[in-house]
Amino acid sequence: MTVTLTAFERSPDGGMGLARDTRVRWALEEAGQAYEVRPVSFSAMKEPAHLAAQPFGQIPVYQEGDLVLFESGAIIFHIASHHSGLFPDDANARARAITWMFAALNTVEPPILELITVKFLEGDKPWNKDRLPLVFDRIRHRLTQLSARLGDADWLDGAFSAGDLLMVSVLLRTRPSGILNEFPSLAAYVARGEARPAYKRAFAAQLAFNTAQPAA
Ligand SMILES: N[C@@H](CCC(=O)N[C@@H](CSCc1ccc([N+](=O)[O-])cc1)C(=O)NCC(=O)O)C(=O)O
Repeated sequence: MTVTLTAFERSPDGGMGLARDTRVRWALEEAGQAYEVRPVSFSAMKEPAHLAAQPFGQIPVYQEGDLVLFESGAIIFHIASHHSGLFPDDANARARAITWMFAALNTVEPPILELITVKFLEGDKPWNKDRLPLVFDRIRHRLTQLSARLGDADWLDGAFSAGDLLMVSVLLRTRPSGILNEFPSLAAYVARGEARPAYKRAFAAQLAFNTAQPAA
């Protein structure tokens, strides 16, 4: 059955892969699943037709027959649950891979999103310059803990899993800030993710999609 992924008609990052459709594309590529992409404009994202699929007016949306899902983490969990390549066969290892999915989204990503907020939504606030170092320190704290846990392993828990896919995707959001350079083992971990053929296909597809869109 055809999978359709709804993504930005034109990602604000110009196709640098930071929008959350990239992580879903990556999961579909790791699972060997073909998909189509439906572009949505910023205005259409706030219209009833889109809100019926994504109540928060965002992307991505995943559609497969009469199944409509939102939340990139839930979409990736669905893909991983129905296809091989993203979850280990062993039940306990699979549960640990799911734990790392939640850790990526619930523990590591929130301080990183705070940095996005500080930089892009609070830049004009008088207290912004006082808040920025606090946000950086909270990110450093989590990255220090993550780096200690990863050690010299290739992936977080044995073979590559959906937990690594989400963790690498979350860490990629820090790249513009440069903070990842303070954590060489995490930078190498992210580079291993980017070196995966499935990631390369996903990145190339979203870049081609974004550059093919007609100019605004
Ligand atoms: N929890 C949801 C969050 C979805 C979400 O944040 N979607 C963003 C795009 S991915 C976040 C994002 C946006 C832009 C860049 N960029 O660099 O240009 C990177 C990431 C969105 O639709 N934003 C539009 C809106 O809220 O009106 C999920 O994981 O699916």
